[in-house]
Amino acid sequence: MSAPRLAVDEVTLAFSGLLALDKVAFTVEPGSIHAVIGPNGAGKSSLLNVLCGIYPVTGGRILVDEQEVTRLRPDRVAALGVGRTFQNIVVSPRESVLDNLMVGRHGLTRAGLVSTALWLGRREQRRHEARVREIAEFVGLSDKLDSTAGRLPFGDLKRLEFARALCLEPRLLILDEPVAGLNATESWELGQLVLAARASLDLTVVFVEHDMGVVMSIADRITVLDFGRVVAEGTPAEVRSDPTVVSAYLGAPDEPDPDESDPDEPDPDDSLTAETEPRAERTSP
Ligand SMILES: Nc1ncnc2c1ncn2[C@@H]1O[C@H](COP(=O)(O)OP(=O)(O)OP(=O)(O)O)[C@@H](O)[C@H]1O
Repeated sequence: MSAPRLAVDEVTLAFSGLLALDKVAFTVEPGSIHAVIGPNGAGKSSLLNVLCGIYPVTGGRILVDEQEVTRLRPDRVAALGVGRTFQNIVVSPRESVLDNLMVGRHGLTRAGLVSTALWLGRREQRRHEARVREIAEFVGLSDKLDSTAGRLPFGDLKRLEFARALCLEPRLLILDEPVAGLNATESWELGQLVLAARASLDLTVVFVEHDMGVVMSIADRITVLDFGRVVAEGTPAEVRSDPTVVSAYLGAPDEPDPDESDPDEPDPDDSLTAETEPRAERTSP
C-alpha cells in the first residue's frame, strides 16, 4: 500500500470550554513530510492525539485517503496504518530492545497485544523477528537488540521509539517531538533517518518539533499553530519569512555565516530559534 494523503478538515477540539483546536484545516500530500510547529500550548500534541483517535474531536473531519477516521478508536486508526511516537518515551524499560520492537508488531498479528508472548506459530514469529531485525539495522540498533531498554542511552531510546513505530509498518507516521532532548548531532542523524524512512518505506510523515534546524531541513511543508488556530502554512522558506510566524514563534533570522563549511549538513544552531518557554495562560482563544 502506498503513502496516503491526510486531510484535516476544520477540526475543533474543546476541553471544557477551552478550544485546544479551532477549525484546524490542512492537507498532507502522499509521501510528504509535514511539520506542525507553534509555541507551547498551541495545540500541537492535541492535534496529534486527534489524528490517532486518542482524543475524540468536537467537530470537523479527518481523512486518511478516502477513509474517514474521525471517530475511530486508536486501535482502529492504527490498524489503518497510522503509527506514532509520543513526546514522553514509552518503552518497557525492563524488556530487551528486541522485545520492545516485537511489541510494536502486535497490531499486525491476529493475536493482539495481550498474547504477544503466545503468538501464533513459530514460523510467523520468525517472520516478525526477521523484520524487526531489519528495522533495528535501519535505525542503527542491531547491536543493541539484547540490551535492556532501560539501560540505553537517551539517543538510543529515541531511536527505539522511532523503530517501534516503524514496526507497525505504518503508511502514515506521526512523530511527537522526535528529536527533543537530543544533541545537535543526534538530532541531525534522526532527521536523516526520517528522510530515509520516508524514501525507503513509502511513508507520509507528520511531525511536531521545536528544533527548527530539523524542521527546516526535513519538512516539505509546515503548518504553524497558535492558540489552537492555523496562523501560517507553507514551505520552510515561506514560513521562516512570514512576519506573523517570526513575531509569534521564531526569532529574527541572523546574518548568514560566510564560513559555513558543509552546506548539506544543517547548522545545529539554526538561525531561527523557536520559543519553547511556557506561555502565560491564554485569556481568549
Ligand atoms: N487533556 C487535557 N485536558 C485539558 N486541557 C488540555 C488537555 N490537553 C491539552 N490541554 C490544553 O490544550 C491546549 C493545547 O495543549 P497542547 O498540549 O496540545 O499544546 P502543545 O502545542 O502540544 O504544547 P507543547 O509544545 O508544550 O507540547 C493547552 O492550553 C493545554 O493546557
